Order: sequence, then C-alpha cells, then structure tokens
Amino acid sequence: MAISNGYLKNVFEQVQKRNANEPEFLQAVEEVLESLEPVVEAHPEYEAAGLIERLVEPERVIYFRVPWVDDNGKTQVNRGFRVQFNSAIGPYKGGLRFHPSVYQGIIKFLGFEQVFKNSLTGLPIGGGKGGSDFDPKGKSDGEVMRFCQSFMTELSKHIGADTDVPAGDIGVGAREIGFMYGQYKRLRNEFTGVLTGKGLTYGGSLARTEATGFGLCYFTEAMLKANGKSFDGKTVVISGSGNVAIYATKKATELGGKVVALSDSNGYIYDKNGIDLDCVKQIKEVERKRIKEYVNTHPEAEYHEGCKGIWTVPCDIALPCATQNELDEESAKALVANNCFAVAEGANMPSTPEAIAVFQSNGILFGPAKAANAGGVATSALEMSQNSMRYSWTFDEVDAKLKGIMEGIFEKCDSASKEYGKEGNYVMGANIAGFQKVAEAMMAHGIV
Ligand SMILES: NC(=O)C1=CN([C@@H]2O[C@H](COP(=O)(O)OP(=O)(O)OC[C@H]3O[C@@H](n4cnc5c(N)ncnc54)[C@H](O)[C@@H]3O)[C@@H](O)[C@H]2O)C=CC1
Ligand SMILES: O=C(O)CCC(=O)C(=O)O
Repeated sequence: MAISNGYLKNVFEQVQKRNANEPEFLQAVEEVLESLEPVVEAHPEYEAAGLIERLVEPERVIYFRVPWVDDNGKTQVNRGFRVQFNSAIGPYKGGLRFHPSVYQGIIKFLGFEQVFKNSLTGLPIGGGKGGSDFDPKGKSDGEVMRFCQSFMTELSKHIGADTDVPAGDIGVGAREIGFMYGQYKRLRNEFTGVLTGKGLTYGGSLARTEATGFGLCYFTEAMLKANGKSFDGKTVVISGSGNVAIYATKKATELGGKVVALSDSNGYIYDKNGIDLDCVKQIKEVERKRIKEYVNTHPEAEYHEGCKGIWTVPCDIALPCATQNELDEESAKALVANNCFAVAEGANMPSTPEAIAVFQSNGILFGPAKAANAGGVATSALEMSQNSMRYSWTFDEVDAKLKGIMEGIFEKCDSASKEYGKEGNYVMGANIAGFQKVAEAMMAHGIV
C-alpha cells in the first residue's frame, strides 16, 4: 500500500527529506499516514491546521554526552537521547533503551509509535522514548551503575513526574531503573514517581514486570475470541527471551497454549515438550547468559544458531517479542506455509511492512505492536496513579485493570476498522483509534 492522499503524500515527502538517514522512523511514519487517509479526508480542518506536519515532528529532541569510567579506569563516552514526541494528552511517557544499535532514528520511531500506543490505553499519557548506544551486555554491575548515574545526571534536567516519565525497554530492567532512580533522588532531593518499572520497595507497581507479556496475551486472547478461536491447545512460538518474551510465555501457557520456542540475538531453542520457563528465567534473569545454555539441562531440546530460523518452527500462534524488523517477508511466508493463523507483536515494529502484507493477504489475524504491547505502558500509567495517591493496589487489582485495558484496546481497534470499512485490519484500526484522541487534543490546543 502506498500513500495516495495528496496532503499526506506531501507531508511524507517532507518527512523523507528531513529524516533521510532514519529508515526505521520513516517506516513507522509511512504506516501511520497510510492508515490515516480516510480520517484526513473526513476532516479537512486537519490540513488547514497543519496537524499532520506537527504530528510527525517531535516536540523536543535531547541529545547528550554520557561519560563514565570503566573498571580499568578508562573513560568511555556514549550518546544519550530523549525524544519528547507529543504531550497533547499527557506528560511524555515511554521507555529507555540501552543497546549498541541505538541512534536518533531508532528512538524517534519508538517515540512516534508510543504517541498512538499511549493514546490507545485510554490513560492520560503523551509519547516519548529515550536511550543510549551503551551495551550493558558483559559490563559489571559497577560499570552499569556508573553509566546509569552519568546518564541520569543529564536526563534529570529534562524529566519529572508531571513532565516526562521514562521506564525500561531493551537493556533497561530493574537493575538499571534502580540505579537511575537513586541518582535522580540524590540530585533533586525528591522522592517522586519520575520513573516507572521501579522496585516494589520504592514505589513500583505490582504486575508491572509481567505487564507487557501478560497484556500481549490478553490482547491476543480478545482478538482470537472475536474470531472464534482461543489459545487452548495451540502451539505458540515466541521470539526473544527478555522481559516481554518471558511473561508472554507464562501467560500463554496459563491460557492453555504450549510455547515451544524462544530466542536471543544469537539463536533459538526448540523444545517440543514445551519451554521450561524457570530454566529460561535462571539463564536470562539471574545468570545473564545465552539461551543456548538451555540445552545443557534439557538434552531433548534443540538449539539452532541464527535467530531468524525461529519462524520456520511450525506453530498456530506467533508472538514476536525481540526487536524491530525481526520478522521479514520470507519468515511471514514460512509461518503461512505452516498454517499459523495469528500473529501479535510484543516487540515494537517487529514485522516488516512486507511481512504484514503477507499476513493480511493470507487472512492471518494480526495484532500490531501499538495495540498488542500497550500493556506495559498502561501499567506504568497505573504505577504513576498509585504514586500520586501514595497507595499500592494488589497484584490482582492491577492485573484485572490491565486485562480490562487490553480488551478495551482490542475493541477500539476492531470498531475503528469496521467504521472505516476495513473490518479485521487491526493495523488501520489501531492507528486510527490512537490518532483520534491525540488529534482532538491538538486541535483544542491551537497551533502549538
Ligand atoms: N519492556 C517493556 O515493558 C516493553 C517492551 N517492548 C518491546 O519489546 C521488545 C523486547 O523488549 P524487552 O523484553 O523489554 O527487552 P529485554 O532487554 O528484556 O529483552 C530483549 C530480548 O530480545 C533479544 N533479542 C534482541 N535482538 C534480538 C534478535 N535480533 N533476535 C532475537 N532476539 C533478540 C535479546 O537477546 C533479549 O533476550 C522490544 O522491542 C521493546 O521495545 C514493548 C513494550 C513494552
Ligand atoms: O512503561 C513505559 O513507560 C514504556 C514502555 C515502552 O517503552 C513501550 O511501550 O514500548
């Protein structure tokens, strides 16, 4: 599909010119603008207000030096970013990613997607994202701490509980959030909900750790139910083995599915008996080792080098939970050939546009990331609410709210797809439903 509406086409050409070296950002913008054609045609006032031109431009991009000293006494310098994309409906909200592949284009694509995702949750949160090209892999706890302290020393000038509330993403888990929170508190002398994903002893929410993976399964369950299907007795393949993949595995199993494969950036494991999640958690969360360790204690399982091969494992339901563009056209065709009937994205933008086209033309139920993985940020917003109230809900209370939010998101995607004559196209549904609230707020605020 290409953009045919003249106004949107012009805007996209301008975006291409201005961001020529940021292919991931262009990919994310193009998909949204394609979806918005019927909405923009129904609302000529958006063009008059330059709404789409403003929507594709971040409100603010912060780029900073992060110097730190390694265990050998050598000074290292990384790049830090925070993209405050859109605050029309609430304070900027979105994770921080620490990975060597991070550059401005990755953070901009993530920040842009976050705007629509956060809107879909129905909660008052705007969109932002940040991170660094720092690689926590192979670093000591002391090195990670010194990096996090340096990163927060600059970031603290730009964030706040009512301004911008970062959280985790790839490479940023409980350890990193703890170090950053400690530094923020020390610099500002404030105990405040400035980060989410915090530890339970200092303001974190129960169920935030599980939320993205659980939420993905709640969304998928709602999508399956609306189409007369369920997880029960189904074979499931999940890529990644980090926070999202681990808790998606847990919930998919609780819902009756059998998860037979997981991966990391080196390769994938296949266990026909169903993945032993305690073993994966020990390898990934405690020992911080590679997924191939799994076969040492599970000789009946297989390990294969290279992460792309995971999509050739026969399954009914596929949940990509690793990283952007990990599932390409060839992988999508392999899933179709093996009779996979549903794909839902736990990672951000894991399927290439060509892969999505394969799913859609083969009638595969497809839950796009903005909708399907919104459970993490939704629960972060619940953490913000609990921090403001100086109160903590129980695990079951948070989990029940999360489930309700994910079912609500599916409903929004489904009804927007129907309203615009594209029933079952949840990509369009998510983009349109996420856009509507942001657009109305931006129109109300005038040209800002
Ligand atoms: N943590 C959260 O709450 C949320 C995360 N996400 C997205 O979910 C994805 C995963 O994030 P987390 O689980 O939080 O990160 P994580 O750092 O806990 O885990 C990432 C996992 O993906 C693996 N990985 C990285 N590149 C890979 C590749 N090319 N092939 C296979 N595996 C690969 C890593 O080895 C690691 O196991 C990312 O796209 C992130 O943006 C989306 C919504 C919320
Ligand atoms: O919990 C959050 O604020 C952010 C989660 C996130 O980074 C995401 O939704 O991609």
